[in-house]
Amino acid sequence: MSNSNDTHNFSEKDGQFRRKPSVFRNFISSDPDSEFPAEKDRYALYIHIGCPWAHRTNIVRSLKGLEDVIQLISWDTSAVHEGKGWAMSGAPGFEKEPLYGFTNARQLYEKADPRYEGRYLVPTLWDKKKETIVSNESSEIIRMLYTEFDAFIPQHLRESSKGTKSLFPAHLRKDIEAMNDWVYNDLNNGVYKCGFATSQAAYEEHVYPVFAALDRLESHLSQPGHTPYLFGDHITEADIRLYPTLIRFDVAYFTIFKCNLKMVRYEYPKLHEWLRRLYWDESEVTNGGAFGKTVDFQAFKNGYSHATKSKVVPVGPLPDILPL
Ligand SMILES: N[C@@H](CCC(=O)N[C@@H](CS)C(=O)NCC(=O)O)C(=O)O
Repeated sequence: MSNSNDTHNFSEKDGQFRRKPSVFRNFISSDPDSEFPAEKDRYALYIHIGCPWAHRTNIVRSLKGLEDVIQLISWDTSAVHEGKGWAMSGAPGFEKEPLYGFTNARQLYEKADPRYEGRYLVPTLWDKKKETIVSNESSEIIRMLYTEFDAFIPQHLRESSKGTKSLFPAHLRKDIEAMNDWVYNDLNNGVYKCGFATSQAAYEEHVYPVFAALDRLESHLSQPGHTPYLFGDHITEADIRLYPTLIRFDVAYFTIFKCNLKMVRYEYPKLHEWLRRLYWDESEVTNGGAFGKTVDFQAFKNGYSHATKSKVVPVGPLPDILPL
């Protein structure tokens, strides 16, 4: 990825998209003496509803019942993302960013570090007390949210009281980490390597691994102990990390990112069922719908069309998701 903030200059000279590591990598801790202690009303989570990395963090915020503990700030999906990053367009509800009146993400990053030169990414976890960015790395933000805020949520939602049913149980850690690794490379980020490729060779190099990963997940779900969720009868971090990619697959990655060898809805029956179960659930399993209510299909279609410089937004497939 170019280091400049030219919105659409995602790929390098050889046509390849290479994601750069996130820069802000601090941790919130339940220890009150730590640099960033967990506190109610202290932190804000900036997201863009179209972004799958931000989506993970938004799911965990809802799943753990942190809505009253961590403020959510969404950049405007109708605003044009240009050199200054995600923005507020001035449309009703999106006049200005609520903490400082900022109109773009660059202002926020420069408040944290006036010399910052990277991209202005979401998710951004902001400390309102120290007025700086704690972290802009989703894989680490989700862990902070589900492990460090137990003191502020009801007993039944606490990670520490869930034992083997926690999101990252000790006996499954190695398996979840192993899956995270290939799912990230070939699927979560793999679709971007296809969609942002600017050479035929780069695109073809990455499109087959996307489907190899989907095939592998489909067969994983057929094995004993891997149903209804990826690691059995309760949701784990692996489900949370896969879902934002799968819920965008047919409506955005298939159409706009040219990941079009197969569709989830027609060719992956087990993954399709897994996906719909999470999307449609409004029970206490998802704390009342953490997966479904964090989705905006139209924002996915618009956002990825814009990111690939297309002014025309595909209307299908319709419906966006099939009933369970
Ligand atoms: N490694 C980061 C990736 C975040 C990321 O790439 N976010 C994209 C949105 S999907 C972004 O904010 N892009 C803005 C830009 O590149 O200017 C994470 O997982 O948190």
